[in-house]
Amino acid sequence: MDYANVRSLEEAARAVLDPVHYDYFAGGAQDEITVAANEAAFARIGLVPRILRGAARPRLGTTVLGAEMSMPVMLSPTAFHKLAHPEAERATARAAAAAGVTMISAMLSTVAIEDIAAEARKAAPGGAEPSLWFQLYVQPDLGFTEAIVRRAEAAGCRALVVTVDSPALGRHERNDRNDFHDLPPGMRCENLRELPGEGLRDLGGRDSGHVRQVVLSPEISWDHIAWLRQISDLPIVLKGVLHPRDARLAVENGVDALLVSNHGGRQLDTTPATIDRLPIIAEAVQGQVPLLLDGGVRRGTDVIKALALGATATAIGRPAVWGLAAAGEAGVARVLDLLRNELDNALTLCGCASPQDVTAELLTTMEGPHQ
Ligand SMILES: Cc1cc2nc3c(=O)[nH]c(=O)nc-3n(C[C@H](O)[C@H](O)[C@H](O)COP(=O)(O)O)c2cc1C
Ligand SMILES: CCCCC(=O)C(=O)O
Repeated sequence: MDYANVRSLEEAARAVLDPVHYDYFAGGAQDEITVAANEAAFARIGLVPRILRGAARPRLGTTVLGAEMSMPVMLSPTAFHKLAHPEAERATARAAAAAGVTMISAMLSTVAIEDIAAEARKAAPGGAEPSLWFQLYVQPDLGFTEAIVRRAEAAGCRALVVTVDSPALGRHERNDRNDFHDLPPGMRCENLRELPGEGLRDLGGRDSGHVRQVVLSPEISWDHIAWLRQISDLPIVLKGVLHPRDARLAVENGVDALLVSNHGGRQLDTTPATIDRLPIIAEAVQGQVPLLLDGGVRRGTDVIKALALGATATAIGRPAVWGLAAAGEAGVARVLDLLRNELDNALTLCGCASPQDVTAELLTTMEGPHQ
């Protein structure tokens, strides 16, 4: 497979995807200002390498919340993989597990979490336990939410990633234009079927697992995080933190890690680029919890910039979907391979022996004059 970079996999994906589904994956909220900003902000940060440090070949591995990762790149949760490829999340899970990469499995996956976990186990090298985390949209029906948490726990997920930037769905004008609001026949959100409780918005009780049954509720609050803490021993990661006051509150509320994210520009448009928010969040939490970052990570150099500004690891959303659409499991594997090779190369060129070796001294702005 001769894809030279993530961009070429996006082009390949675009060529094979139904344009309506391509728009769903690629698009963002309203004017997509944030979608563009996430990538553009990385390009405005300059890297200044250190020389002659005799660092040898870098080691890329890192650990987050006890999870060993072969590199500081994880898979952010993305819904509806069956729209990209018939093997859907099964293929994604195999590629991630084979690469030693943590997959944050979306609550709105088109394969059930038990089946995703089984595929990951099959693919993990040498029978190692694959690293699988579960993304949750807390539903106002707590009985329903608890049931899905229990399923994730039983399937072997090792952390709950609670998405907190979605008190409502962002306004996706591409989806409106395309009249795309639910999965096509034959595809369902497999985790949402047949759970106890009033559960999802009622469609008349006939069938379940439709996207439009999911409740994104503005009533979700810190009380729900406290409740989750009580009902589960899994570490809790808050996904979608952008304000330093919320970062502080998260630490005070016993959250275990933060994922600095603007949902890839799909929720509130004109939120700034995540990489530009990272320093202020790092300042607020003072190393008390690990920070993760997603949004616009497309290159090994992007990963280095996030590490330098205080992230322990990064995560990718769309790139994995492009790989999946272009070539199934092999395509996701290729995306991870590309990022691994680029990160190895960039660390070496910066004179760093490991991700832990990366500090802010490597950074400047692309525009001069420099101090
Ligand atoms: C097609 C698509 C579906 C997504 N679905 C979810 C989801 O179900 N839950 C969630 O928390 N975030 C979801 N996200 C946001 C991602 O987890 C992540 O924050 C974002 O994609 C990162 O930006 P990137 O795509 O530039 O890498 C989705 C993003 C995309 C592109
Ligand atoms: C209710 C659909 C939410 C999926 C999602 O989070 C996204 O597409 O960004």
